[in-house]
Amino acid sequence: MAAENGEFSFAAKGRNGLPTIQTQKKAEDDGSNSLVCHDDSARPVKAQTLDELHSLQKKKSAPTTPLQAAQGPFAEEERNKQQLQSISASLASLTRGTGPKVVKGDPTRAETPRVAAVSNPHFAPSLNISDSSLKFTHILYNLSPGELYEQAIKYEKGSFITSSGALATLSGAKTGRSPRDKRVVKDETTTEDLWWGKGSPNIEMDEHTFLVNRERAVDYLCSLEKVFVNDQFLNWDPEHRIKVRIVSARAYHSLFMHNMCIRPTPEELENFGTPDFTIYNAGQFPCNRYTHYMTSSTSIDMNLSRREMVILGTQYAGEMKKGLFSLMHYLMPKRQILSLHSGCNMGKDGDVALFFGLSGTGKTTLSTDHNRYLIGDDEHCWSDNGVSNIEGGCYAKCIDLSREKEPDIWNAIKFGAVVENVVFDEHTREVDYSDKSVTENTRAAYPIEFIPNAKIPCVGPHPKNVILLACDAFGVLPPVSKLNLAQTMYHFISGYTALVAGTEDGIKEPTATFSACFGAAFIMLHPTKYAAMLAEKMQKHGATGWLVNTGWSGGSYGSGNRIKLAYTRKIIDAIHSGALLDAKYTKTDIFGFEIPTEIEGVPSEILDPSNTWSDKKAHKDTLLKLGGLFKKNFEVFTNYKIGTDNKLTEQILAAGPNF
Ligand SMILES: Nc1ncnc2c1ncn2[C@@H]1O[C@H](COP(=O)(O)OP(=O)(O)OP(=O)(O)O)[C@@H](O)[C@H]1O
Ligand SMILES: O=C([O-])CC(=O)C(=O)O
Ligand SMILES: [Ca+2]
Ligand SMILES: [Mn+2]
Repeated sequence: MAAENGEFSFAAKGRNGLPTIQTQKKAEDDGSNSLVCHDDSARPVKAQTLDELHSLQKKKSAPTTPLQAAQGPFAEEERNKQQLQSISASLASLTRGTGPKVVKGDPTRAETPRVAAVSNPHFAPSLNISDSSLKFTHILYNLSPGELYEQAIKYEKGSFITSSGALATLSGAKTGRSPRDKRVVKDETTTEDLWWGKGSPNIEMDEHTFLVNRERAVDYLCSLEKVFVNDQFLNWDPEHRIKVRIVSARAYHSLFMHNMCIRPTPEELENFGTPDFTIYNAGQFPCNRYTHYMTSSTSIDMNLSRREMVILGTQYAGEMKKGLFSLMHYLMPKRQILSLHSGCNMGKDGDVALFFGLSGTGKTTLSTDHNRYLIGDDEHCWSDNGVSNIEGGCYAKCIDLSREKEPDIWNAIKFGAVVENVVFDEHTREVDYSDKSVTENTRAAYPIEFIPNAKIPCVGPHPKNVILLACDAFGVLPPVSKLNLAQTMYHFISGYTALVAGTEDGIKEPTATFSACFGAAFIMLHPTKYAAMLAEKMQKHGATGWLVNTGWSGGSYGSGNRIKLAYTRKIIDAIHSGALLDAKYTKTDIFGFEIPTEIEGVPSEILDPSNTWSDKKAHKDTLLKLGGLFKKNFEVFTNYKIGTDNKLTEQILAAGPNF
């Protein structure tokens, strides 16, 4: 039976039908007409043992920066030692005065040289040595995607390779950020600088509590057999590049940050030195609720003076991404650079567009445009040099992702990409992007080079168009409105979108969200500070503002429909090409928007929402309702001056809905 079964039959058979076994090669046998069948295409391997065979498979990475003769023969060893000392110092307990003993490489491979712990010069050597100071912590330093896949699959439950080659993973109990658990240390520097109090995302904590949580995270990390360390960069503008170190316990986290931050070249890594900012991600471990300020088991703590961030009690990787974004919202304005929660792309002629919008409004979808160069999908800086992406990757929503509508994102989900919380076929490993069993917030993180027309380096000239995206589930905002500067600022400060809360629970009523600067969760200074900078830059560089509704048309959620992505893309095309600037406009009631009467490829009747609602009274009521929500939200800003321009401040206050 075995011989008839393809799986078990031998490839070559002798005359009697049985497989022949070649025992010895005859000297005169040239193999050409031998009856003894043998495979002459492959030479036997050079190895004598299996271990030897396996050792042939991998070769040492080529040295990257040529070591200068002056540095001597031990230069590489010395550099390695310095790197490990720097990591040991990062992981040092602040009470015991020493960093852990660290060793580079996987604990299952024992070939690496050991490096003793660094000691803090301010501490006298203590006789009270604890067990923790006797153990080694293995450091998996800037591993490659392949190595991280292997770590994830071996050691992290829920890690699988999907049919497209991406690494599927679970983020655990949290599948989104926890803004209510984000805390910022209030000390001498930050008391004055930051935005505190009502409406601010910065919930205070004191330095001592931060240190308690830091110690908890560091002790947890050092108690592990191994931790991942990523040394990477933020900001493609070389003048304002920030060096970050991320210490984490999961290969998922390391691969996520490998994709999302800027990846140093081997040479840049060798000269990395001391990081400007360090994240301690001990997300699997909860915070201690007996600790002052802790209101749940999750705490995401930012200490700007120490240049550190601690994560306890959440494994959602977006906390690291957005934590660093908060950092940039603090550091960049200090250098007169505006940080923006926006996507950004550039046309063939160098025309740059920014896409602002809250989560799910279309920044990633619309900035990823096959006809334009992608500069970035989520976080940017606008300086006197132009725009630069803060990140080295994209983080796309995957729910209902389709190859037809979003081909570039679809194709980017390949080997190296991380897909979070998606559901896939247990056998074919094909992802079902419509499945919300784990969460609706399914995501893919991939390096920006996975988008074929990414602009590398991710920088561009000053923006020509500033597009504000709102997903208006009330269905009353026009698909596109041209804004004057005051209106642009009014809507930038308002940061409106309306999502449909709890779709699973059958809740039909849209909920309006106002989030200043289209990203109140990440800003550190008062919104008017960023607004003033944006106004100044838009004025100086002559950028035009637009408001694009990527949400409902023909009625609110429940009766109308979401505007077709294909139409939104046509609208965006007309903005980019300049065609929309020259269109004919009419002015709307209440909000006073300028709306075009015609756009190529878009049915004209949808351009004015009052046409698309069959119930005219319902339309008017809903419009007034939304206008009222805008007015109420803006009340907190009426006492603030925006920049030094009194006239602009007055114009902004008058640029909202009028009734
Ligand atoms: N008309 C439309 N315009 C834009 N996006 C649409 C439209 N209709 C449906 N969508 C869907 O809405 C979602 C927009 O999400 P996207 O990932 O672009 O959000 P985002 O603004 O980048 O949010 P985040 O900051 O959370 O990453 C996508 O899933 C997209 O397919
Ligand atoms: O941060 C996240 O989890 C996703 C994101 O981009 C946002 O919410 O703006
Ligand atoms: Ca996005
Ligand atoms: Mn975002």
